Amino acid sequence: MKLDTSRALFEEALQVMPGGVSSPVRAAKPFPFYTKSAKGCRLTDADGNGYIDFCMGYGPLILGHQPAPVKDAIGKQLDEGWLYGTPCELEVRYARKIRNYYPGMQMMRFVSTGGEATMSAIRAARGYTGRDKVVKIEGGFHGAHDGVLVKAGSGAATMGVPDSLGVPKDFTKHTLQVPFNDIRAMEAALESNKDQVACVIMEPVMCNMGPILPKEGYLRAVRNLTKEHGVVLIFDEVVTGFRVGMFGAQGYFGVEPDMTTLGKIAGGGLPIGIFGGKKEIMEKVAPQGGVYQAGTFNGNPLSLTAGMATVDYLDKQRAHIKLNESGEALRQALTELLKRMKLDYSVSGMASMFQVFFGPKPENYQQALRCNKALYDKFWSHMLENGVFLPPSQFETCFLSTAHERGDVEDTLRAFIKSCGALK
Ligand SMILES: Cc1ncc(COP(=O)(O)O)c(C=O)c1O
Ligand SMILES: NCC(=O)CCC(=O)O
Repeated sequence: MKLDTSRALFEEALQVMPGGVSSPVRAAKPFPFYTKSAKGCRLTDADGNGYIDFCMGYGPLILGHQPAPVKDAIGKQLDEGWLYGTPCELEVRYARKIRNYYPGMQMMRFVSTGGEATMSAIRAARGYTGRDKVVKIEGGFHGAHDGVLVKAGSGAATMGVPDSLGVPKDFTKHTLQVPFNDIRAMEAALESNKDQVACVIMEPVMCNMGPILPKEGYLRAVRNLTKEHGVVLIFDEVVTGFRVGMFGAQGYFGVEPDMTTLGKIAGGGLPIGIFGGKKEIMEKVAPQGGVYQAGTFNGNPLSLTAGMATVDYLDKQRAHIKLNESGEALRQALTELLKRMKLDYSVSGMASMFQVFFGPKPENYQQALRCNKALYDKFWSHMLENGVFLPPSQFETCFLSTAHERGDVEDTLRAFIKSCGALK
């Protein structure tokens, strides 16, 4: 595969950007390919190579690249302007729509990224409870802000950076960690910090250690415990919102948190974050209350338009039914193949999310870390050579979109057989 242009661009990038990239997870080894264009489920790089994409912008592109309904809506909005600095009707309409799917988000605010949404949700929970401590899950990733960069998943786990430099210890001393799927540990954390914990923040399905599913009854038990302790439960559904279904993981598992954060799909591929929850908590947010939150790009009309067009399309087409069936079929096919090839493996995921682990299917961060990451990296490189782009890290999630057709999945399985064959 010819990659001369990408290699040259990377060398140039190294001079002007740390690690040559805009975000650490993109720093594929030995160098990333540079995308020139994207359409449907395919990326074309600067040297003209094509790839079937399972990164899908790290999750937002559930309808693929450039889906017509979203492109049309963005085009119309461009004619109306793309930044007002004043309220606009779109915000009201979209907030009401979101509340239909996530009724626990009685009030909400639109921000620019998922990270901003989780940062603001934690601040609101602290402001509401008057408490400082935050419980997060080991390996959970909630964006790149100070208080949550402790044993974070995603790129932080890939690069072996459990805690970031530049974050004063004082900033994280209020952040407690518990393993996923361990209700005893959660109970112990809340008991031993009685009346001090403002919130538990968690991905209801962990998506930044690969996808890791909650055990039966775990989310319900966390819900009950947090209620007992007067602790605000925040579900970070930046990935799972509108991904596992219209109602997110909270709808799927039937557990309603006090606060929810959304992002990714909710912006239809343009930057967005949304945090919301119970009225009495959200009423603490400025200007109604004393929890300050602000942003030039909050409620950006283009992002709202793209998000709304995506959500409307998903709902009207009942798109999750077929998409989730394709996800199930793909996971089964991968599992069968790995079994036949006698590789020590597992395939984790749900709905349209999946990841391959070279080791037993993990239930938490420590178990995910024990899987054979070196083998995964080799597998990843072979997949790329065979024309399939997976996110370049064991600790990310692969996403199917409605643009992945049967033939694309068949091509992917062929690439998979070749790539796994090359590992032996
Ligand atoms: C669960 C979760 N929360 C929050 C974030 C942060 O979102 P953003 O990258 O838009 O800041 C991410 C993104 O990677 C995520 O996976
Ligand atoms: N799961 C982590 C991300 O989605 C981050 C994407 C990026 O920084 O490019």
